[in-house]
Amino acid sequence: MLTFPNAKINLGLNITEKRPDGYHNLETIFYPVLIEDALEINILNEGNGKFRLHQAGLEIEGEAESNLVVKAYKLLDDRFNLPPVEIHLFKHIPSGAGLGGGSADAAFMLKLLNNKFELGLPDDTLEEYAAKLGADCAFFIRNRPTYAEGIGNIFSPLPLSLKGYQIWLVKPDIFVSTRDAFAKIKPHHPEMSLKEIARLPVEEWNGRMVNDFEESVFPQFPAIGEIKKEMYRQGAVYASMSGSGSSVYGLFKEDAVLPEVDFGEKVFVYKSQFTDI
Ligand SMILES: C[C@](O)(CO)[C@H](O)COP(=O)(O)OP(=O)(O)OC[C@H]1O[C@@H](n2ccc(N)nc2=O)[C@H](O)[C@@H]1O
Ligand SMILES: Nc1ncnc2c1ncn2[C@@H]1O[C@H](COP(=O)(O)OP(=O)(O)OP(=O)(O)O)[C@@H](O)[C@H]1O
Repeated sequence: MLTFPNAKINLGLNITEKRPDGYHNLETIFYPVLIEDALEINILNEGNGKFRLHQAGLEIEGEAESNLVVKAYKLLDDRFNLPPVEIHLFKHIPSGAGLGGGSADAAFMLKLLNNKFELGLPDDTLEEYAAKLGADCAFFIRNRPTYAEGIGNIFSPLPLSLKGYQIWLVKPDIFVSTRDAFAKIKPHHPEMSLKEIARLPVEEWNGRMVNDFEESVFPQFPAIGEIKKEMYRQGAVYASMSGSGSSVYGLFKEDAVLPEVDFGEKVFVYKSQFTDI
């Protein structure tokens, strides 16, 4: 059985409070983007292990045991004693990008196991399992435009569509640690709620919809801020860093012609029209 975990971007990200447990309360909008990994599971017949992970595409740091697809398998295996599985993961979504690639893989693994082994878990339950695996993992269960608050885990669906716009997303060869990015932030409440801003036309987002991480990440990595400036020079209606970086996206009118721009070596670039979700 095969599935295609997709990325997300953050439309706005306000970090409002530091909590006693060290995590931060925030508000953001998650929006699905069709940059995709491929994830397949089959029943594993040989050997006596419970799983075997084969990886291709972009490299992921760390041991197989720490891969989020394996953590997702173990989580459900502990509860349902699943058959052994052979896992194939083709990585296309860059890591350390603010695109939630690892979280997407984990959530799609839960959905895949639920279907393959007919566990009959409803979305609410899958979201509870997903939340144990990462802050924004649960978003990928329903995978639709979502307003998130709390630590990024309390969701409400949002009637928002970017159909009629193009996205141009650039991820430079810079790895931003989410933990470090949070540590440099001074939390504060925004003047205007993100939910209200999202009701305005995209043309009115610039100057209102803010990603708080830009303030701490751009001074440390000016090259990321330069990409955002370039997006606006090229006519973006709205541009922002996604999550804690390092990817930056621009939203452009449907008929805008996006040129080839040299953003440096080992840069990941994605251009696409938004379609209906
Ligand atoms: C910033 C976002 O990218 C927004 O989409 C996500 O909330 C981050 O999600 P993520 O990369 O899956 O983050 P996790 O792996 O869960 O957390 C990484 C680290 O970020 C910090 N962290 C994360 C989420 C949160 N609400 N407050 C935090 O302070 C914690 O130090 C945590 O150890
Ligand atoms: N299946 C996986 N794909 C990518 N990274 C994984 C995976 N499993 C574990 N990881 C670990 O998670 C880290 C973060 O990866 P991820 O792709 O979620 O990037 P991110 O850009 O930090 O996402 P976010 O938007 O959540 O901040 C990686 O450095 C890697 O060590």
